Amino acid sequence: MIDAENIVYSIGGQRILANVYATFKPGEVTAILGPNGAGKSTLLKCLTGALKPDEGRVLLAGKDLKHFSLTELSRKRAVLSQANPISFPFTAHEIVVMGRNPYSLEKTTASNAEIADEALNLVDARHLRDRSYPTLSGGEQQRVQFARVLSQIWEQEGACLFLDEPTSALDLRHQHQLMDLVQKLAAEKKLTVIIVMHDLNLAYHCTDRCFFIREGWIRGGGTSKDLITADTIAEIFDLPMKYAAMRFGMDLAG
Ligand SMILES: Nc1ncnc2c1ncn2[C@@H]1O[C@H](COP(=O)(O)OP(=O)(O)OP(=O)(O)O)[C@@H](O)[C@H]1O
Repeated sequence: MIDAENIVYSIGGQRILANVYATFKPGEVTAILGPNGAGKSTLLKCLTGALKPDEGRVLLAGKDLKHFSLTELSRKRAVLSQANPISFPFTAHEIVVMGRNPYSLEKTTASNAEIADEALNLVDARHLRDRSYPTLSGGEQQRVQFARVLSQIWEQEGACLFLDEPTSALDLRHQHQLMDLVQKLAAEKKLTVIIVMHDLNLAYHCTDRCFFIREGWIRGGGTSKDLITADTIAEIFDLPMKYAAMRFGMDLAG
């Protein structure tokens, strides 16, 4: 469970997040949606502890993030950022094993390597195991990075998974595979999953709840099926109604 309480965040005097309140529940996949530059990644970084809000606080399972040590945090939440540039020729498997760093003292190298292999399997990337990471395609790299964050919280029931545009480089089949996997893991391991995404159809069909963010304010928190409507899309994205209804299909047109 993650609670954002009255988060305020500014950059260079510009207010990016204004009095944001939001609750993200275990066992659920929640989307954060909104236009470019709205503050979605900034909010995600505040929720993970990567950015410290100017005001307000973030609670993880009821405890203020600032009271967790980095080691504790690394076992309770994993973060997939929008960009993960790596130029050193690590293999895909070595990248995924890096997710196991928080357990390097207590788990054997062999068991960490095995978990990394299982994570690669889950994301349909086992065949890339020994490839040099910088030579992989964008979508292949994205799947390997996803395997890395999965391996980080592999044995952690009730952990949090933060994903910033995890499907941006994926083809249609892998987009659905990733979202199916995320839903399954959220339900089975009671993960709190928070995903920044732009694909509203995917959000409609594959997330439980959503928040919309725009110009610093946030609203939502209800079910994605209730909230992602042509009316809302037209308003949040400044899109003429006919495009909102047309682009997102009959089931979103209401
Ligand atoms: N370090 C920074 N310095 C200056 N401005 C920044 C910085 N980081 C973010 N911003 C600005 O803050 C605003 C919010 O950025 P953020 O990355 O949170 O948007 P976003 O909703 O995730 O956008 P996108 O959908 O394009 O990824 C943007 O206008 C961005 O230019």
